[in-house]
Amino acid sequence: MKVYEKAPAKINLSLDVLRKREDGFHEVEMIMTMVDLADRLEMEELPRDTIIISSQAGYIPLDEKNLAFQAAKLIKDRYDVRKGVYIHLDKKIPVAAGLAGGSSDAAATLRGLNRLWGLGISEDELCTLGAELGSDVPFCVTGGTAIARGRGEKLERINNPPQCWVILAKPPINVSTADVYGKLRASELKQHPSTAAMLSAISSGSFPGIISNLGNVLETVTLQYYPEVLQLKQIMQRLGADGVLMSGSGPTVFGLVSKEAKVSRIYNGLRGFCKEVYVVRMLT
Ligand SMILES: C[C@@](CO)(OP(=O)(O)O)[C@H](O)COP(=O)(O)OP(=O)(O)OC[C@H]1O[C@@H](n2ccc(N)nc2=O)[C@H](O)[C@@H]1O
Ligand SMILES: Nc1ncnc2c1ncn2[C@@H]1O[C@H](COP(=O)(O)OP(=O)(O)O)[C@@H](O)[C@H]1O
Repeated sequence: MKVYEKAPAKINLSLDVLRKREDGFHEVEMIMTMVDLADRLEMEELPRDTIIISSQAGYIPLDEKNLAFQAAKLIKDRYDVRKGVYIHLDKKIPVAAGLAGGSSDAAATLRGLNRLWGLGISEDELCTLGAELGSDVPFCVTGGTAIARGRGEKLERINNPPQCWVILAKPPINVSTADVYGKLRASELKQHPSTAAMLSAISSGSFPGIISNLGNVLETVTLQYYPEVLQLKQIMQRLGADGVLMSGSGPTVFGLVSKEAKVSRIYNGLRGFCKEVYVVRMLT
């Protein structure tokens, strides 16, 4: 038997860090939503008690470092499943990009194996398992739009934002999330995005309200260490995106655009500077 799952990318419409915690993680307040750029996973039961990962992408680990492998191992161990699984990852989401590609693969693996093996695990329990794999995994289990607190695992579902175009551009650099949080001086931040104002813009369906409240405190680190990300933001702004922000710890920059007529101009303009550009919609 086989099951299939889609693993969409996320963007952070706002990302605030409240403080550094004693456990080394940071207390965050983020508003996250999914976009329709997705990896696809195929999972097939194997009679032998083993986990095998394959992918068309040559640039991700296929062993126990792969987050899908870790998710499969976690669910097998916790629910004492003595069967194996072959997981094929059709990667479409750029890696180490601030789009949670690996986290979304892990979440899709948890959802898929729950179905494949008929385990009957609740969504809440899948989120709890997911939190053991990474801070963004619980959100990727539920999807939709949510405010995430704690280290990212405490979720409150909110309405989806009004539909718009999302243009993603990833410069050819790899940014480590741990490195960005490590360089952040949370207590010295001068400006914080208003999570409350973003929530209210989303709940009233105000696109201009969303645009004026886009904010991400991790830009203070990534833009300083990688000036090409700042340059990409400026180019996207000049090309006419309504609002532009870095997603997560970067380096992907996203532009929100309400009018379809503007999209191809921005896409073509960006392609002159950056090979990896995607035009997608929010998942509603
Ligand atoms: C920044 C965000 C925003 O959505 O996304 P990405 O840029 O990775 O996509 C997340 O907070 C990333 O979540 P995730 O990528 O799951 O992080 P984890 O694997 O749990 O942690 C990686 C490292 O980041 C740091 N970390 C992570 C989350 C957090 N709230 N505080 C932290 O300080 C820790 O040093 C940790 O060792
Ligand atoms: N299934 C996977 N897909 C992508 N990256 C993975 C996967 N499993 C492990 N990784 C590793 O996780 C790291 C972060 O990848 P990713 O989740 O794409 O980053 P981000 O959260 O910044 O979007 C990379 O170093 C990558 O090698």
